[in-house]
Amino acid sequence: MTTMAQVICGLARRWCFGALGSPLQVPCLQALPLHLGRTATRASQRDLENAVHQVKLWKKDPGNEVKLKLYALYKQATEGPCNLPKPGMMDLVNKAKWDAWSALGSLPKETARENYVDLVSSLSAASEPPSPAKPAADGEQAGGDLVVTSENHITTITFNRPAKKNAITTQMYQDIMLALQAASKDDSVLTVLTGNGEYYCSGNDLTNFTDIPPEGPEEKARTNAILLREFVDCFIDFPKPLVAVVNGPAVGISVTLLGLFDLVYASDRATFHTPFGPLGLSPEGCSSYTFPKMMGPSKAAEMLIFGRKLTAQEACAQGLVTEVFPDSTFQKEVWTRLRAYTKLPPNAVRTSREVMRSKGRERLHAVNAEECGALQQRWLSEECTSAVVRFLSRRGKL
Ligand SMILES: CCCCC/C=C/CC(=O)SCCNC(=O)CCNC(=O)[C@H](O)C(C)(C)COP(=O)(O)OP(=O)(O)OC[C@H]1O[C@@H](n2cnc3c(N)ncnc32)[C@H](O)[C@@H]1OP(=O)(O)O
Repeated sequence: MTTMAQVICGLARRWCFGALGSPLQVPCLQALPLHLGRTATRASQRDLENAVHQVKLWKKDPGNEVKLKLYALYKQATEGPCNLPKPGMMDLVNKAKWDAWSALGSLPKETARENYVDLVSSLSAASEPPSPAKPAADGEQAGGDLVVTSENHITTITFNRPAKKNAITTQMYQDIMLALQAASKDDSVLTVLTGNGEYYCSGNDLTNFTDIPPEGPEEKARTNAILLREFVDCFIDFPKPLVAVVNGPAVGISVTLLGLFDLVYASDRATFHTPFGPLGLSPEGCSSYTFPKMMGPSKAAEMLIFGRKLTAQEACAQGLVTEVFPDSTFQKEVWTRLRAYTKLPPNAVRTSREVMRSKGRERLHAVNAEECGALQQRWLSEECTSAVVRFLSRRGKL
């Protein structure tokens, strides 16, 4: 099942043609461009397969409208006219796909195939040739939405989706867990999370919520809750000091997790926002426990229930941030300090941290489980669905 997240975010590497969709209107087929790369014969099944392969190699997101056209044409070319029952209103992905496919009416399979091949051919000709993969530098994993580097005994995990304000996709949750597992075993003394660009992180990618599997939204909520629980567990159990280098605004889960970090250094440009109320959500990342403990129940309520956004200075006053630096010198000052910390005897650092952490760990796991259970219900609520739809439609994603 291809996801709405893929449709919207253009996660090309995970594309397949089972389910591309978007509620955008499908332009009439006569408007499709003529083929460029093929002689004027009817497209064969082989041409179709080649075109499908070609699309998988595209590096650049062709946009929702094109992806929708491709999905509909492929289904028409391989299965004929759409005769599936119309999905319900809340099933955004399947409804979008259904609309697109149905709009092709009784278009013959051969014509759909030809139009698919023509469309891919014209778009491939217009796009740049794929660039060879950049070789990873020493100690660096290949770039992508998450970049992991290890240098001078510091492993750095960087959110790297600046165009999306570093929103965390489902894949990124998985990749962060893998990066943490690796960092727990490497020779680093510190593990740092930071963001590339203007934002630290805008929290959970809201299009994650629209990826509904065939089993329905309940299954989605269940698997999300499992993923979230595992993800937060990795932070609870992480054996080395965790440092957040908060280079800019932080939202949602990127804020709540900070309660599980050892050091939080923030630029004076950073803000800390947990808009769970407006999103119909409830807190995660153990913040329902760590925030009241750190800042007192009333300040925690202001943030976690009522969504008050804190400046870096306010977050520092509440104990969420360790220290605030002027943005102009932020990177230099913070990294100098972190490098100095790596010179400390590593076993002493680890032991001190362990004795500080071990007492609360069991409690944190219980809190995590409870928060994930509550969220599993919240994700299925009308309040949450409407909030996500509002966000996506405001940005022209629906
Ligand atoms: C396994 C599941 C686990 C779930 C765990 C749960 C976690 C809870 C949370 O994290 S709740 C918090 C969720 N985040 C948000 O609500 C933030 C949503 N984003 C915004 O409000 C704004 O985008 C902003 C304030 C971060 C930035 O606003 P600005 O106007 O400066 O920029 P744009 O809105 O134009 O954003 C630029 C592009 O980035 C996309 N984008 C930003 N944030 C997200 C996001 N969280 N999810 C998905 N996409 C996001 C935005 O759509 C723009 O994309 P576009 O250029 O293609 O339109």
